[in-house]
Amino acid sequence: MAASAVSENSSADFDHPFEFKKSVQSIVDSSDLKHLPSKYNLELGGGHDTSAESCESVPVIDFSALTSGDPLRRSKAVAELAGACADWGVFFLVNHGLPEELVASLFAKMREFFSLPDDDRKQYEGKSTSSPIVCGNFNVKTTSNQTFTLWRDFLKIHVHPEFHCPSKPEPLSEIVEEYAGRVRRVVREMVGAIAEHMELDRDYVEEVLELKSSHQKLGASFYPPCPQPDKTLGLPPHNDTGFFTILAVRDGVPGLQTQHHGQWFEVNPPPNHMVVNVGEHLEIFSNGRCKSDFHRVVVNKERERLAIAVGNGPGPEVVLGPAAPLVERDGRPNYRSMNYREYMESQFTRAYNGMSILDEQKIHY
Ligand SMILES: O=C(O)CCC(=O)C(=O)O
Ligand SMILES: [Fe+2]
Repeated sequence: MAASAVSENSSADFDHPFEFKKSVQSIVDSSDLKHLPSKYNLELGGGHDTSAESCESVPVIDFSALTSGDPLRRSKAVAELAGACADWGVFFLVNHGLPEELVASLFAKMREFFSLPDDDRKQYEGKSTSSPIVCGNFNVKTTSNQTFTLWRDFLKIHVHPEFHCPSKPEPLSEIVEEYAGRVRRVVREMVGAIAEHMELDRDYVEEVLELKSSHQKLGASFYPPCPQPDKTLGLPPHNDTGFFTILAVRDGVPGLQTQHHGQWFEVNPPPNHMVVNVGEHLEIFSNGRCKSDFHRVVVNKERERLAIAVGNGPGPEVVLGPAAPLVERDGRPNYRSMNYREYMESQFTRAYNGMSILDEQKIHY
């Protein structure tokens, strides 16, 4: 981010990174906005470039091949999955088995959630980083210490091993629970396939990562149309936490971009394709064989965008570092270990300031 000026109240806002004064949607609804309100303006000191190339080369992985009884088809898919994780750190997943009707009803109810009056949602304003349900907006500090508010209304809920969800609108909670359970099964299969590719015993991996009680959180991001999209962001560049994030986007509305070899690319999933981002903890656990992708979201003038991301990590009590057999094979760990729960509790503010834990945890020899 190139902005360099410091806004007047930057430190006050940043002491309270989550806020829920007014949703972006209610601002859009209440007036015929021609200009971006200044608190969302990231350009105070210089502007930023959000151009990106189109995404033909983002890998596509066929989940049905990963679970196929045909050993040749399966081993080809495992190798392709490992290749996508090593190269792009992001890919499209097809034939994932997540039912279309379930995804459609998840989007319908989530869209309703973001239309509830602000007063109904303010009860979920983030009081602490460990709140199981957080809803509102997010203040971000740029590398040049400027604070601005993202053009995004969000809901973040922890859904496993403990399940939390707002009670309204019904039956959002039932739909989320069903969807999260199905996503866990997909992710477990992909973690198993990656483990196999790294010649790690699947049972060892399940056990050491405590996958039965894996931590899972759902983040829904709603980006209303923006009068001046070039002056703000939906989400600044970041890496996801955990192993894999499964991201569903409605109606092909663009916005997600990933960085690959220093260049930004659009990541626009075709219908029924999920986006999968490799998270920081898979990079660490694989001792660097898998790469977590750095990605961001830009907003647009015409169309609202709703994206639902489910992040999947190890069990909350796991001390996560590179897998011991890989360290032995490589002769050294390339990352330090961390307590996953402690990390999650400190993560909210850290993920959005341009720093990844990978920068901190990587060991430079
Ligand atoms: O809105 C999106 O497409 C991506 C959201 C995202 O990157 C996240 O929730 O971590
Ligand atoms: Fe993300």
